[in-house]
Amino acid sequence: MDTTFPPMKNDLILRVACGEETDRTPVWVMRQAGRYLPEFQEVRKEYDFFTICRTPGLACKITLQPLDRFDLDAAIIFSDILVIPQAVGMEVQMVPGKGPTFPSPLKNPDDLKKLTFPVDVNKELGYVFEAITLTRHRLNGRVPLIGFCGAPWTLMSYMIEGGGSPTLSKAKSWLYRYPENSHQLLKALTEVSVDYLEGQVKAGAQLLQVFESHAGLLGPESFSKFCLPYLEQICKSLKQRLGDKAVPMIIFAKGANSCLHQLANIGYDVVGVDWTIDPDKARSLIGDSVALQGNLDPCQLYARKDDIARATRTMMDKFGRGKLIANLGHGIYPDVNPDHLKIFIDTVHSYSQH
Ligand SMILES: Cc1c2[nH]c(c1CCC(=O)O)Cc1[nH]c(c(CCC(=O)O)c1C)Cc1[nH]c(c(CCC(=O)O)c1C)Cc1[nH]c(c(C)c1CCC(=O)O)C2
Repeated sequence: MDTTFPPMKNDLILRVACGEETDRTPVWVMRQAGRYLPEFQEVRKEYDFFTICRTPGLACKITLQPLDRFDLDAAIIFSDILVIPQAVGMEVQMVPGKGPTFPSPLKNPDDLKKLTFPVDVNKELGYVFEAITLTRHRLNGRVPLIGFCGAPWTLMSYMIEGGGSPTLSKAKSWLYRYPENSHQLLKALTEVSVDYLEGQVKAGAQLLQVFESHAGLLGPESFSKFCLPYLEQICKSLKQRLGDKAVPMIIFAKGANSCLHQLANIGYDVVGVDWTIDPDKARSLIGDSVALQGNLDPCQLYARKDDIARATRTMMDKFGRGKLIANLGHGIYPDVNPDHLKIFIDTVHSYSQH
C-alpha cells in the first residue's frame, strides 16, 4: 500500500505532544467513534463488531464519522485493544449488553502453552495496518491519525477474567500466586505490542496511545512491578526501533493517580489523566516535562449545555495554558447526546483562543 500521504492541514495535536506552544488547545475524545453516534449504530446493525474491525473500508468509515460532526483535532483508528488477545489465539466475542467475552479464558499457568508467541503481526493484525493506511489517505491531511494498543496488564487481566470484572480478583490472584508466570505473559504481550505499534506507525499512525485501563485496581507496589516496567519498555523499544521515524506517545493509565509522578519519567510525551484528580494537582505531581491529556468527567456530558461549557472552562483554567490535549477522563458513554459532546469540543476551541 502507498504510504506517501497528503500534507497535514492541522497538526496541532502533534505539536502539543512534542512540547511546542500553540495558539489553540487541541481536543479529541476517547471512544469518539462509537455507540453514542446513530451513524455508528446504523453500520453496527449490519455487521458484527470484530467484522468491522477486520474490514478496512468499514473501520475507516467509522473512524471518520465523528470528524464529520465535530471540530476534532485528531482521528483514532477504529479497532479494539482485544485484537492482541485474538492474535495470540484466544477467541473474543462482543456480546450485546455484556461487552467483550472470552469463551475460554486463561485458568492457570498451564494455559499459557496454548497461546501463540511470538506473533507475526503482519499476518495476524495486517488488517489494522491496512485500515490505518486507507484512513490516512481518506483523511487527506485534515487531522493526524492516532494508533493505539492495550497495555500488557490490561490485556492480561481480560485474558484471565474473560471479560469485565469489578475486582479483577482472578487476574490479580495470578500476580500474587504466580508472579513468574505473570511476568512471562506480560513480557510476551509487551513484545507483541512493540511489533504491533511499529506496524501501525509504518502504516501511517502519527501519534500512539497505550491504554492501561485497569491500572486503578493495583496497589502502588503491584503497579511498580507489573505495569510500569512494561509500559516503559514499550515506549523505549519502539522509539529506539523507529529512530527518526518515531512518533509521540501518550500513556493513559486509568486510576493510577498515586503513581502519576512515575509515569512522567518513562519516555512518554503525554500523560493522560482521568477525572478523579484535579488538573492542577496532576500538573504538580507530573511536573512540566510532558504534556497532559484529559480530563472532563464523562458523566459531565449528561449536564445542561451551559454547565458543560462552564465545567470545560474550569478544567482548562486548572490545567493552565499550554501543554494540554483536551479530552474526557475516560471514553464517552453510549447514552450521551452527541450535541452535548459538541459543546465540550467547541468550548475547548473558543476558550483556548480567548
Ligand atoms: C478496555 C478497552 C476495550 N477497548 C478499548 C479499551 C481501552 C479504553 C477504555 O478503557 O475504555 C479501546 C477502544 N475500543 C474502541 C476504540 C475505538 C476508537 C475510539 O473511537 O476510541 C478504542 C480505542 C471501540 C469499541 N470497543 C467496543 C465498542 C462497542 C462495541 C459494540 O458496538 O457492541 C466500541 C465502539 C467494545 C468494548 N471493548 C472493550 C470494552 C470494555 C468494550 C465494551 C464497551 C461497553 O460496553 O461500553 C475493551
